[in-house]
Amino acid sequence: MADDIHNNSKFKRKALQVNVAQSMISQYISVGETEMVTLQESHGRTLAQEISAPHPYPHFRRSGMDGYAIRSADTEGCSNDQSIWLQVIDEIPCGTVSDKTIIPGTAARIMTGAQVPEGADAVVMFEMTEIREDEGGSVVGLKRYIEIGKNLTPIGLELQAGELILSPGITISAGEISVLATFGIHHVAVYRRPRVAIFSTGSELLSVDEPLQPGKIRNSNTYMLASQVIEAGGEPVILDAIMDDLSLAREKVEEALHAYDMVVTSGGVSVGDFDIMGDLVRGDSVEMLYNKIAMRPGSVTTAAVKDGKLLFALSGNPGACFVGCELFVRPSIRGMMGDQKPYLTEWSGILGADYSKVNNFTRYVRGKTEIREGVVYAMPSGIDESGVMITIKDSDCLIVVPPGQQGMKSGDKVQMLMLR
Ligand SMILES: Nc1nc2c(c(=O)[nH]1)N[C@H]1C(S)=C(S)[C@@H](COP(=O)(O)OP(=O)(O)OC[C@H]3O[C@@H](n4cnc5c(N)ncnc54)[C@H](O)[C@@H]3O)O[C@H]1N2
Ligand code: MOO
Ligand SMILES: [Mg+2]
Repeated sequence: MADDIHNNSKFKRKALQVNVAQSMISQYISVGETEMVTLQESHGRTLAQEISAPHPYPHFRRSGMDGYAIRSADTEGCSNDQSIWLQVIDEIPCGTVSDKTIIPGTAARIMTGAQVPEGADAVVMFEMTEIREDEGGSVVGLKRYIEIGKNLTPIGLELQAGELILSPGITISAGEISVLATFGIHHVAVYRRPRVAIFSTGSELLSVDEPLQPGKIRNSNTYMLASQVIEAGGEPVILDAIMDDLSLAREKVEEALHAYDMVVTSGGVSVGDFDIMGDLVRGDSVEMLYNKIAMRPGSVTTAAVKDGKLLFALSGNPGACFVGCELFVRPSIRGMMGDQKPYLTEWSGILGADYSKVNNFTRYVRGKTEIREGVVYAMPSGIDESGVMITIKDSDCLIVVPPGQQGMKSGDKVQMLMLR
């Protein structure tokens, strides 16, 4: 009997390497729909259009200082002992265009950001000038040679008309918003946030507002996952947790796959008697992609597909659930929004303390980075068992500990997947 049970397909799982599983998933990812949002709403969204400069920037010759617009040639040969005096023929505040032309012997008072008048080829700042009134008006005195182009920003210094500035797939933040505003792009096409249904499975789960009961715990994974989905750019849809009941789970998964872009569950993917999500993906309601990954925590991370939509059945253990979401759910969300680099950024650095735990699988150890004299160190964040929740909050990276017979030593070079 025991042998029969242990020959059961749920125990025979083929462990895929993380990158193999990730590329398998990527075949089911296609960029989603786009929507128009206002410039103000676009922060944090993923751009879905190409932005080229509709005009050069700046689009007029701009003064970089408060001072006088002059002709450089007029200042040739002047010195401390030999001032030159120029007739001031106009005053140009920002936003106005002078109708005067600067001819030899003349200058215009000009403010920072104003259009430099015709004929002028340089601006001299107030501090380098002296002013005198004579019967014809003001004259400005200079004691130094001012080269052509001084304090004058030429047309198109930053961008020429037609230049490609932003490509689809980038995340919009302050710098990109500044570009969009500059070019008058007040509505912008972004990828719609994928709507990700999340529900936990487990007869031990209480909702967060319920008092504790013996043997039961509050459902933290649902909220943790929702937060991870937001960080990835998706829109979480929290569904009620369910008991460990296979037919209920099947019904719920089907409904959620139909209504949302992706479904993420937590719990019930191992080999326990009530691990219903494991049974579900092996059944014929969905097509299982994998149910074991050569990693820890999260070795039982499972994925399936139905009608082109992905179901991620993550481990119930909070640490494993967290890692499974970062390595598989996050890149799927990012990929649906056209991100060309959807995976966590990899850094290399130095391990800051010994790490002795060994495994046949790659370990993703919760860690905190520190910069010491310009070098990145990664410190393991205390206990990182897959069932431990508390150190997730103390981590800004996952330290990648390759499989092997001995652990790693303080001072060893390590790779880190950055969480923030
Ligand atoms: N005989 C074996 N037992 C286990 C194995 C194994 O290979 N052979 N693998 C272990 C590993 S590794 C992991 S990881 C877990 C995976 O368990 P499940 O994904 O089946 O998750 P559950 O059994 O439902 O729960 C595990 C643990 O997590 C708690 N949990 C569940 N849901 C939530 C939630 N929403 N919020 C907070 N905590 C949750 C649950 O109460 C359990 O304590 O299996 C090992 N066993
Ligand atoms: O699958 Mo468990 O999370 O490896 O530790
Ligand atoms: Mg279980």
